[in-house]
Amino acid sequence: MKIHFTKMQGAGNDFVVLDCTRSAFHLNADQIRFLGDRHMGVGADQILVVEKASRPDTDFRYRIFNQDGGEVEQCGNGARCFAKFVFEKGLTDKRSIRVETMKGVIEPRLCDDGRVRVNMGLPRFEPEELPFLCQGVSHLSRGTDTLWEVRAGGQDCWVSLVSMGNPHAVMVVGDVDEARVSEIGPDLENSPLFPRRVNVGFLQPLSRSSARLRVWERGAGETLACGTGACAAAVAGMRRGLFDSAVEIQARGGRLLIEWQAADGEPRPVYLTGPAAIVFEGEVDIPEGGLPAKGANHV
Ligand SMILES: N[C@H](CCC[C@H](N)C(=O)O)C(=O)O
Repeated sequence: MKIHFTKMQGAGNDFVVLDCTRSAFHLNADQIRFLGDRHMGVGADQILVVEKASRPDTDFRYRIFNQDGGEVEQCGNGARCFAKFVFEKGLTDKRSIRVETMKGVIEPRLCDDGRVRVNMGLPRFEPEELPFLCQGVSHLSRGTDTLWEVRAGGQDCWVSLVSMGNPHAVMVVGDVDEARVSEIGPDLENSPLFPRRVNVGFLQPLSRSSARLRVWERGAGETLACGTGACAAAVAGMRRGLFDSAVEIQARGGRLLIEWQAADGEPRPVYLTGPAAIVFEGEVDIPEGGLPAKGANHV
């Protein structure tokens, strides 16, 4: 089955974007895995689906699938690429849109400098929001944050928990280049403490307004940037008293600006600003059966 796609990236987090505003989306998980596969298919961290709004108070609906084929709640770099796509393809004449996702409405706006600024909604911190099975897990307070002790990669890790609609566990490290991302990341992603798995952030504060970050993403592995991961890490750092209300997050693939004014304790949305670019357009013939199961004989 031949389909047209648009390849996009935001700070190096890359996507296959499918315009399903005129034809229904109907790919199964194995076909999505084919699109995301960097050897057998097109290659991307996530697959983004653009659909017509299903609610009168929104302009579009936005569905997100990880490279492993699972549908997820939110994607921040993808939200910027989604917005850039609909602006550039003339699917809207607005510069600010309201987009329905699996978990709430986000509001991307095209900035004069070509970046996109997104209201990513309210962060949530209760363990049940991720979910995280906190029964009997050691924890301590740090500022207005709670740190939880979890074992991963053969070591004890103290993590902050933040939901941006999707689940994040964030730990502070001395040097992201030295962080054991590929050992701790998958161990924590698949820990029984996180029934829906989790994204894992490794945060290195540099000042009260800047930090480096690496993220092992649920369903995709380490990516060059993670938008919701940047939101989660910045907000966790603010709650720990490490950052002021605006933080430049330096990911391996680019820089993201996170703003969150929550000093008065009132629930406030998180704003994510960063780049989004179309890389190329293409056609691809998706095999009926999609990508063979991992380990299956390809020949
Ligand atoms: N891997 C994430 C989805 C994509 C998030 C990331 N690409 C972003 O920019 O927020 C999850 O399973 O929750």
